[in-house]
Amino acid sequence: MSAIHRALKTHFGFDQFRSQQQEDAVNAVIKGDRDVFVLMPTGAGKSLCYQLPALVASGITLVISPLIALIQDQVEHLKALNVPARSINSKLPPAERRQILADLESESPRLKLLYITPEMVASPSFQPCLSSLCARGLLAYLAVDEAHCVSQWGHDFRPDYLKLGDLRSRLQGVPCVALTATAPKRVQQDIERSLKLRSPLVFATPVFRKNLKYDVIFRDLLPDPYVHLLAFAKEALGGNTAEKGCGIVYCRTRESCEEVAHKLTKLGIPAKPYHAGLKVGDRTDSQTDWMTDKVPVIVATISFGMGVDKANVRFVVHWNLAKSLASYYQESGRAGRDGLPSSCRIYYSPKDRDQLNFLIRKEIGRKQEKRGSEKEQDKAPLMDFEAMVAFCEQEGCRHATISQFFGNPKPNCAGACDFCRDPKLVRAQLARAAALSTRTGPGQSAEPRGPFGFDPELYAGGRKGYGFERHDEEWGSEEDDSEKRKKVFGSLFRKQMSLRRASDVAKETFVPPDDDCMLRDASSQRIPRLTVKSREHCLSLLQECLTNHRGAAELSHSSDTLDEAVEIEHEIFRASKSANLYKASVLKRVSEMKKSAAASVAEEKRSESNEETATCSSSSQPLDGFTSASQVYSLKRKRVGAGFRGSSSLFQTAGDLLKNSQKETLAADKRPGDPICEEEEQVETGETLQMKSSKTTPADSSPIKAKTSTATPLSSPSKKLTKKQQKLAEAAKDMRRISQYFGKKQVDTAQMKTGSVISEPEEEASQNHSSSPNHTDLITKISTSTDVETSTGVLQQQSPSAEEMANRDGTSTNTEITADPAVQGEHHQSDAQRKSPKQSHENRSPSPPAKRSRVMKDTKRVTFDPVVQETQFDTVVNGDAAGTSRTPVTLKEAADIVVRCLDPFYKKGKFATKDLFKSFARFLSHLLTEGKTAYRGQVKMEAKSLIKSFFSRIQRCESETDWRHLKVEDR
Ligand SMILES: Nc1ncnc2c1ncn2[C@@H]1O[C@H](COP(=O)(O)OP(=O)(O)OP(=O)(O)O)[C@@H](O)[C@H]1O
Ligand SMILES: [Zn+2]
Repeated sequence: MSAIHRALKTHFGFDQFRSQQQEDAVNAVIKGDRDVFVLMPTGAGKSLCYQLPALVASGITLVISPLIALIQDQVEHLKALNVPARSINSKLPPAERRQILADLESESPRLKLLYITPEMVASPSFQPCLSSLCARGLLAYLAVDEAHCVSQWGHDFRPDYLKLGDLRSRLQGVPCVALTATAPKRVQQDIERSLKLRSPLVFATPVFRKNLKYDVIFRDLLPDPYVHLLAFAKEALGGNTAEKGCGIVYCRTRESCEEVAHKLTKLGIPAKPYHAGLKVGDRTDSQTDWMTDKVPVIVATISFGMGVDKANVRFVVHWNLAKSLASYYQESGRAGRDGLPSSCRIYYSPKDRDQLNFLIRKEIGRKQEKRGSEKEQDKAPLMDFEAMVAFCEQEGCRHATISQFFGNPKPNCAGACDFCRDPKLVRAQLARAAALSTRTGPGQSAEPRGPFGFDPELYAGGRKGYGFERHDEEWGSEEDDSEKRKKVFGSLFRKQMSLRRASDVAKETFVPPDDDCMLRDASSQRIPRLTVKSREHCLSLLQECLTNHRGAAELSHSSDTLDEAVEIEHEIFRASKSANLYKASVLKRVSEMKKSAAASVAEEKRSESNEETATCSSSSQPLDGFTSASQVYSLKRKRVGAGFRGSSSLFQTAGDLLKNSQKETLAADKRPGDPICEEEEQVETGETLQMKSSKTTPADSSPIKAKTSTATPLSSPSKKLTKKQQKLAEAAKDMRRISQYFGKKQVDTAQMKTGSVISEPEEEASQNHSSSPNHTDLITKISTSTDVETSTGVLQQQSPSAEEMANRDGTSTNTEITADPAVQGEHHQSDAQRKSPKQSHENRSPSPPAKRSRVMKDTKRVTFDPVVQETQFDTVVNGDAAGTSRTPVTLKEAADIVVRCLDPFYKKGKFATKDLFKSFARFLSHLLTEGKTAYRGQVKMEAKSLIKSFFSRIQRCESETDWRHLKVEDR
């Protein structure tokens, strides 16, 4: 037995080296004439490559490691082996620190390994010690662990690692050992350069593993991806082998973990979910059951697998795309550790691709913004992600792609990937996918909602999972959990207490952002009672606005608009002091965008629409000859908020309104109609948003300008006061609704109204404008389904569909669609605050004025009345209200009815996927309206009976073929 083997046994208890690379690396380091670069995957035994030489050499080995936690782990491990290893770090008790320094300063220090962070090694306080060790020739090696941190191309770049180049220069004659897990070629080169490694000897584990079979399946092409997954899992697990196998399915979100696990179990393969949302006990159970082969499949977020070294993993599936090829290699590499044939599959979807692309770019932008400059290396995550995408979309050997990415030579795949096995099949799949994407249009795949949270830290790391944690997956220890529970309990307790005190809105427990949250500062709880969900709603509203107003030509880049929306949302978030202010500002921004778009469209169409304008706005006064889009497309009530002092904002509490009203009463006498004074006063303070009065200037037809528009003089204070008082009561009521709405997140479908009832303005319009957010837009948005849309007007084109709203909401139910906080909020707050004549319509809900209703012909003309809305859901879904059953409906309106009818079924889990729910809604809408004049009542009845008939035959809708035979006669 050689001396090195003896040392291996003596110090570490190992009989042999783990691999040839490990042994070779140890020998090279001991030889000491060259720098050494160790590239081995996590768990391959890299640490031994410097620890063993440190023990056989005389002197001290300085080990640079990026995290104190990692250092402590290593030191504890070595101490347990009786290896003289210590660390100097900021967490060290002073006595221990003095003891270590004293040893280092002694003539022959006992210490063999000194672990230190790059920050500490560069700190002035450590310099005398370092210089002394150096001068006395007591430094045996410089080991740089997690060396990829030195690379600005790596995900874990640490600026302090760059200083190691200088350190290296100072330690002339001290051999350097750099260690990292498998790194892309680009990163390897960066490490060598930055650490000034002198033609290092590289010891790298080849990335090619011939026992792993790689393939990629385009998920969107599958009739039922779950069935497909099941077949794959069954085949991979074999069943008749003596050795029991198991598998991992990686998903990005907790929801998909749950869903996939549920599906697989239901279809016949027991599977358990594993994610940060589970209670600690359940999570441990999942892991234990899987580790002990009680449950063959674990469906997990990427946190799972760190430290899990199970030999018989027969397959690793990525239900969602990994964020980089390096990550994918790492995660898929958990298959087949026993060397037996195993499979790695990606269920690829361009939706994933676009979502990730967006998130990565967003993250890059964020970094650059923070730094205030751009760097070439900022693009690294994007490049790594592109490598991942290329892996999926390429026509070529998957193994070769991986090897090339890591700078390895092309391996002999020998049919261990789908392309090498059957290139024709891969090409055919790509062709089908291309055809599908052409059919569905580029905008489809750019759906911004997606189950992923960007994690800039993702990179191959150490045992501690350094670089692997995701912001919401860092569940930590049991204690952390109990802390969390305490917090939750505390919050519940406070909630209950506030309920008892009859406080109007109970404080919500903050629900942290999901993986897919695209908001900036998503976890911030700075604004009380503002939920992540509400913010997401607002974000989607903003993005829809941007997207719609940009026109179809730019739809393919919806991530751009999303990007912009994210910025706008964040800007509003930062500037807002309360939830209401926030929502108000969002809505205001939405209205501004809509107005400017509508105004420009209206401008263009003005000549064409003169006729219609004359009819529709008979009682409206054109604004200096300008006819706004909202005037063209709907009839409006006049003077919402007329007489209220100006506010750019859309939300105001009843209390605020009362206060303002009182102030206003006083002020009105003093300075009636002093626009400048009013302008000053309308500056928002705290929770209070003051009303902005109607304007008569042409400028008003341009987007609302928050604090700059000129308020209208109060022409008749006494009369206004009376009206105001009435409206205050309404506002109070509506604010309650808003609060309830936001409190409950999803509520009250009955609040919304769609239809063709149009109320003509009753009040005399003293001002005319079209600048406020218009309800036609909003209602149309709610009742419109893009997929079934036959657009009849500008405003409809500008509106996102019900389905889109559902998609973005991530819940896909119409209840949620109609309960879009932003939309809802917009309605309610406009009760009190809008100045649009059309919107003033709402304000009179407590004592609805006599209305003349009429049915408009082609153009979808809808309006909003809270009183009517109270009964709307019943009217639309549950029963027919007089006068509406014979209302002809457009396809969009039919879709709205269908979605409402279907919604309860979706909620009960009667649809396997949201897409199915949507497809079925689409199918029914067409079925019920095509080739005939469809009436509201009839559509509703037919929809209900068709749905009933449908679900009387099947328990749950699993695929599109389920409704193949469904016809109108089926009901
Ligand atoms: N020759 C060997 N024989 C048996 N076990 C070994 C051998 N060398 C290392 N190990 C063990 O393998 C495990 C992983 O080793 P080590 O921590 O060095 O991995 P690593 O490659 O540094 O991983 P990481 O990337 O997490 O830092 C440790 O438990 C270590 O004790
Ligand atoms: Zn191949």
